[in-house]
Amino acid sequence: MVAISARALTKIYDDDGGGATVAVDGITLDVAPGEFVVVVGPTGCGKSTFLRLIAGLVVPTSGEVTVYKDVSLVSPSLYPHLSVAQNIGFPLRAHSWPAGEVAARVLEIAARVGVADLLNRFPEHLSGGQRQRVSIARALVRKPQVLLLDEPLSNVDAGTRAALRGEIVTVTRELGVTTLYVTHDRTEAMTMADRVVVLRDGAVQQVGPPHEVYADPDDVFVATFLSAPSIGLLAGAVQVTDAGVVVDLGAQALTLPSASLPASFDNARVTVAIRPLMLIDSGRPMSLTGKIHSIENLGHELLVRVEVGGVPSLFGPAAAFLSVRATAPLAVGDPLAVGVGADDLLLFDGAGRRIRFGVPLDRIS
Ligand SMILES: Nc1ncnc2c1ncn2[C@@H]1O[C@H](COP(=O)(O)OP(=O)(O)OP(=O)(O)O)[C@@H](O)[C@H]1O
Repeated sequence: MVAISARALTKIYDDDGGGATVAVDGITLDVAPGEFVVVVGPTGCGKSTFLRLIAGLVVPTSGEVTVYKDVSLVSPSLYPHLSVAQNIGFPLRAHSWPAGEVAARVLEIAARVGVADLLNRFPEHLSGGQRQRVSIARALVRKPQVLLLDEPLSNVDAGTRAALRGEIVTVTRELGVTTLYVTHDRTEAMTMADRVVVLRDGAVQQVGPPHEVYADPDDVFVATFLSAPSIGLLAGAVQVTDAGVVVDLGAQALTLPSASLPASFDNARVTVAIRPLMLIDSGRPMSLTGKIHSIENLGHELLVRVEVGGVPSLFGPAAAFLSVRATAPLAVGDPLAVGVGADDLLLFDGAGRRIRFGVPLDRIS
């Protein structure tokens, strides 16, 4: 039983100049009833087109969509001449619901999304966050089976965004609505999704529970996109020795004593990704040395970028940085040794695909 099913769904737009843009490139995805799925990816990767295909607003070039019949797309534009109550009740009045039932349902939904005290206001007197709540209430008032949201939090301030992230998940769960939510924001993907779908150039890169995808990315794009602060990327060469896997970074090397890779990887050119780390961890078996390039003081901690030299990876910025979180006072220009555990380190081949190396679980630091 699925609520939303996409099969090899493709949308190609013809450009004015006679070329074509593949906005959605063969997406196959099933969404289970009641599931909250977040489609995430950078700007232009086809998120909105995919959502509009599911909503039936865009006709696919090829492939198929099947979806529960009762679908509601959250539209951010409220009717300016209608009060909040009239805006929320609009879909019910359009279906000729009796006035008394409209009023009762509007009250119920308004209370659930936290706008019950705003019912007599007009949209021009609402904040961005309040407008979003009202538009979500309007989309939920008919208790649809499927709710579709396209970047609903892009125009609200950071505090409201954090609150609404949780509230949207809670209300959709309480109502049992299957939800497809598109965003470019990795925090929304990580915190809201039952499953996340990472899109790139119209195609699915990886699907799964967000923390599984974060922990075990299939490629360098997914690892980079889901990481904040940014993941450090360096070019390296692998040596497979009896003592373990040595990753030569040019100026320095890391040895993963208990890691194993097939001998065919010996001398392989790789991209080494190093997750953002805690700073002082003497328990970590390896370390990289570098120089502090910049420090952001977040109040409770410092976010430190350490330039580690070596060769930057083709997949990353022009200089190789590690992001480190620290609490002790530090100064730009200071040398710093950064502890690295085997589970902080990911390897990718020349095409950006993950190379998984075996590390016995009890040896992971
Ligand atoms: N109506 C259209 N005609 C032609 N090209 C289009 C049309 N709509 C979208 N595109 C193109 O299709 C690609 C995907 O666009 P889409 O809006 O789906 O991406 P997105 O991931 O939602 O981007 P954003 O995060 O910036 O909203 C882009 O290259 C875009 O320029």
